[in-house]
Formats: sequence, structure tokens, C-alpha cells
Amino acid sequence: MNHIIQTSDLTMSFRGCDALRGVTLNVDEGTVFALLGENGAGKTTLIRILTGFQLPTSGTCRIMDLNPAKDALEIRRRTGYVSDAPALYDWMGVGEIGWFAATLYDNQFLPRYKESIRRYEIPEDRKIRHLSKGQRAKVALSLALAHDPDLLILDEPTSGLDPMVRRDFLESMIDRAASGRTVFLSSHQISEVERVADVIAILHDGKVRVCEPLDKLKDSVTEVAISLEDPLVALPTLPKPAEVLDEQSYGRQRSMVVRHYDSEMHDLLASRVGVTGVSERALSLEEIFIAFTGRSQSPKPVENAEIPMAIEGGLA
Ligand SMILES: Nc1ncnc2c1ncn2[C@@H]1O[C@H](COP(=O)(O)OP(=O)(O)OP(=O)(O)O)[C@@H](O)[C@H]1O
Repeated sequence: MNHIIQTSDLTMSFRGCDALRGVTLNVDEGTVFALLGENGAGKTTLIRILTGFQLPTSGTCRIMDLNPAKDALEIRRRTGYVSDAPALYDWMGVGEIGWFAATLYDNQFLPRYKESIRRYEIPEDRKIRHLSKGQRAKVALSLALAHDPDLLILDEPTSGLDPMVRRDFLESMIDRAASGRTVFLSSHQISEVERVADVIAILHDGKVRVCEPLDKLKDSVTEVAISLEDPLVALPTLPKPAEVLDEQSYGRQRSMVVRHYDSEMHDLLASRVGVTGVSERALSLEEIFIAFTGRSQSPKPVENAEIPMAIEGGLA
């Protein structure tokens, strides 16, 4: 499969802030690729570099075999891009802005744009400045899609849209990918992304923490609940390739989120003296995201707060 987006070791340093710290990603053609990350993780910075609005501090990237640092206009002509705060000419009318944008593309642009606006029930004569937030988002999406680009890059595309429109829009992205086109989107709506994405990348603190097909990612992460006779029972270190992403202790209960867990590890834990039960559970994408980004440290009821975690060798 061709990589429509390739980045290698991209870094972006702003004054006093390393927004990206070596991002290497490949995005295959014909996929819905979702970039997840908490606030400030670097998603918009990465998207701005991909679309040529920002030069990286170091590293390389290619979009459709073009270099955003040199071929930004050509990339923007061939991609559809919606930023997290779409800049639209406020003084224009909804119809006018479509007519204006159409001068840059082929003659299919205007009919497609008008059809999309009609479907979204936005009056063509309404001024952009009088649109609601959701209506602005719909105009921005209509403009980005009207030239039927091979690559759509969307930064928080559904913020401002109501749930029905969000769902329809995201489901239409599955059809785009099925027809060989590529959708690269960043989103905080993890449960929605879970319904449509083929590949998930989790960006954390300027680095790609994981990048895998959704089904593979979900299969590779397990929550393991361990019951103990005594809170101080020391558990064995799980052998490689296990990676403990998160660990919690509630008295005689331990809970671990483990990547690449297998039945031998289950047996290892279950055979430990003092372990009375081991059970496993698959996680939702949202739970996996929380485990990878270390966001599960919020206070939870702990029977005996001063009891130390007792896993030999600490975290894997
Ligand atoms: N022009 C800039 N100057 C200085 N710092 C910046 C600049 N642009 C971004 N940053 C910083 O880079 C980091 C990443 O920002 P970015 O907007 O890429 O995050 P994000 O993942 O898109 O976050 P959010 O989900 O909140 O939109 C943040 O700490 C931000 O403050």
C-alpha cells in the first residue's frame, strides 16, 4: 500500500516548548487515520506542518510525494483541509464563498458545494458572520470536500456539530476510504473515532506513543484484575513483550493495563503464592487512550492508601 503521508523524526520547538519531539508516521492510502492526543499533545502543530502552514524545526515529511515546505500550495490544492478554527471570510455570503473557492478548482466544485450546503440546510444568502458555530463548521467541511480530494486533513472536524450530523459525517468518511481516498483526522471524540477509524495514532507529549490498526490495538491491550490474599503480596514482573501501561492498587485488588499480555502471563500471575484470582477484560479505545497517556491517575477509592505497589522490578 502507498503511504500518502510520511513523516520522519519531525520536531517542532517553539520558544520554551517542544511541541513535537521526533514524530515518525506513515499513513496508508485508502484509510481513515485518526490522531488522538490530549490538549497540547501536538496534533494541530503536526497538521500545520503537514499542510505547509508551519516549517518543522527538524525532520522530514512528504504528502502525496510532495514536500510541504516547498509545495504547500500544490498540497493545499490537492487536499481538503479543515482547521480546528476555520478562517472564513465573514463578510461573504454562504453562496459567494463557494463561488469564490470554486475559481481554484474544476467545474464540479460549485455543484458539489451547493449540494452539500443544501443538504446541511444552510441558506446560500446568509452571511458567514451570521452563521452559528455548527453552520460554520458545515460550510468549512463543504468547502473542503467539494473538490473531492484524495486526501482530507481534518483537525477536530466535528466540534460544533450536533450528534446526528457528527455521526453522518464520520460515517461518510468510511465511504471515502472505501473508495480509495484517505482521511486524516484529529479528534477528542474517542468513542466516535472508534466507530470509523482504521488506524489510530496516539500522540502524547509530542511523541507517537502508539500507531496501529484499531482492531490490532484493541486486541493488544488487556486489563488484568488480580485478587490477593494480602495487599502486600509481591507480583512477578511480566516478561517481555509485556508492557504495563497503568497499574492501580485498591487494598487486596490490583489492576493493571498490559500491552501484549498472553495466557502464559495469566498462568504466571495465577500461580503466584497469595494470588487468589486473575481475570482479564478487553478495553474500549477511550480506556486504552487513558492508559497510554497516563491520565488514569485521578483519585479513586483506595482501601489503604499507604500500601506500596508491590510488583517486583516496578513497571515493565
Ligand atoms: N506558535 C506557538 N508558539 C508557542 N507555543 C506553541 C505554538 N503553537 C503551539 N504551541 C504549543 O505547542 C504545544 C502543542 O500545541 P498543539 O496546538 O499542537 O496541541 P493540540 O494537540 O492540537 O492541542 P488541543 O487538543 O488542545 O488543540 C502546546 O503546548 C502549545 O502551547
